[in-house]
Amino acid sequence: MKETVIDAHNLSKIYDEKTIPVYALNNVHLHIQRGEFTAIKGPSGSGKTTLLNMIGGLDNPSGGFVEINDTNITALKGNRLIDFRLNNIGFVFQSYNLIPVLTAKENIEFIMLLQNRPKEEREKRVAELLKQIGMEDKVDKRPVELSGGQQQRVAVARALAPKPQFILADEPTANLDSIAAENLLDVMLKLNKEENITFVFSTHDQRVINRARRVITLEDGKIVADTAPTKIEHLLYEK
Ligand SMILES: Nc1ncnc2c1ncn2[C@@H]1O[C@H](COP(=O)(O)OP(=O)(O)OP(=O)(O)O)[C@@H](O)[C@H]1O
Repeated sequence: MKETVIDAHNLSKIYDEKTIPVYALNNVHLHIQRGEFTAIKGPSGSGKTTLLNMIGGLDNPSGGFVEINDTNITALKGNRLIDFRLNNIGFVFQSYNLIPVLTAKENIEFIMLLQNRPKEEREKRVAELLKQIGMEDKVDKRPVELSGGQQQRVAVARALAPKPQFILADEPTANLDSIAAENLLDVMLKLNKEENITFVFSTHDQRVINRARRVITLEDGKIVADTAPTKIEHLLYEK
């Protein structure tokens, strides 16, 4: 059964409204169902990061609102928004953003520590995630001892640790070579297929676009194309 996880209504974003306004998003409507693997593409400056920031509650729209599982996050303020993000949304960034002094295990565990999850639960979840990203042997390595691809896989595991509603990834393969990008996509697609994890990511990378199940194209802050999955892909979707 389909379940809407992200519902963006009539979103617009105007930066520098009082000086020289930049219309970064223009009346965008977007609905994402649980289990989607969706790429947002578009030329530089078309509004991809702005859209992800709105969906992730990292910035406020100038107009419209975003519902995550029926919670209007645009209306949430302060600690309520921070708590909602922590518990519901996983973020993956182009530059990995791992904490340099922490090991792979500690980076993955970090958000669960903020959530005061019991030690036993944390250890179990970290072990499970390290296995899923194929990095059980790197548990005690610090980011500097890992390749870019390995760091990004740890970043995906960290985002998944608190069992969020979905993962938002802003250009996750931008700093990776072809092999590392393919490996990361393999891990993300496996998590999508086997655990029904919802991924929404922005990308310029054709290799990533080719493997997405739904591709949304932005131009000048507007959705100009939204390719639905083919019939066969749709069946896979509904599995
Ligand atoms: N904080 C900001 N202040 C002012 N203008 C901004 C800000 N952030 C983005 N913009 C402008 O908003 C528009 C959309 O930017 P955005 O970063 O969302 O595009 P993008 O598609 O993610 O680009 P890229 O692919 O280069 O990352 C651009 O014109 C950009 O210059």
